[in-house]
Amino acid sequence: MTAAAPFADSSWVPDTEPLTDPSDVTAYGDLLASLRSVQDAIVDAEPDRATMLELTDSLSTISEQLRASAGVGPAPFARQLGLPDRGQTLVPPLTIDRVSADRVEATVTFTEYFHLGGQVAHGGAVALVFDEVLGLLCSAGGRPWSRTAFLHVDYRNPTPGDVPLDLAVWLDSEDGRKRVMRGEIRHGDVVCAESHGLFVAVRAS
Ligand SMILES: CC(C)(COP(=O)(O)OP(=O)(O)OC[C@H]1O[C@@H](n2cnc3c(N)ncnc32)[C@H](O)[C@@H]1OP(=O)(O)O)[C@@H](O)C(=O)NCCC(=O)NCCSC(=O)Cc1ccccc1
Repeated sequence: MTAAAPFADSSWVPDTEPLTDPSDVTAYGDLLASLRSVQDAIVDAEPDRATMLELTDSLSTISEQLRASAGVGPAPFARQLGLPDRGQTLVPPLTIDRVSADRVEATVTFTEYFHLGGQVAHGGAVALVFDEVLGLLCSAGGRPWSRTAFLHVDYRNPTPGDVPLDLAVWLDSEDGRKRVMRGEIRHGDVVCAESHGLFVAVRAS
């Protein structure tokens, strides 16, 4: 297995990375990190009414700025493979540690935004992580682009929030266009969740 830069040579993304200037890429990564920070900060926030009104105004201004910048696409969101999390904020923060054509090992942290209440990850967020990484690996390594047909998750133990957890996903079997992928999330020796999914390569049109 090689170290990181996991999907840069894969074919699952239909377009090349929209941002090519390294300074733009860095700035976009910083923008998304700020957005994640806002998402996490609101979870425990108890602003008074005046602050809520002020924040609503500020966020409206930001939304308008972003909408005004929309072009004809493709936009960089979820297409910047060189950025952590491929430049998106839907899925909890992931760091790819090791990768081969058939296996990915990563670290995932369910930050505050992804908690159910208390410091436990929301079950849907756990499934989201599996779909993201199983889906990426399924369509990486020269394999044709695939879609999730089903995704099964076994929640073996509560998945703790705010701590780095070990995530491993691997190709289990292939049968024509069908691929079964498996994965698990561990906290030390404790298995938090296991998953398997059927991914079907998109028909050639
Ligand atoms: C493409 C397909 C899944 C399959 O349709 P077609 O191409 O017309 O294929 P067809 O129906 O002919 O079946 C072929 C074979 O497969 C079998 N089989 C199929 N389904 C099931 C099943 N449920 N359960 C069991 N088996 C099933 C079926 O029996 C047959 O088997 P056979 O050859 O007789 O032995 C279609 O239903 C679809 O588009 N669904 C929506 C997918 C979608 O929106 N997913 C979410 C977004 S993607 C994402 O998130 C991933 C991602 C994340 C991150 C980054 C990148 C990616």
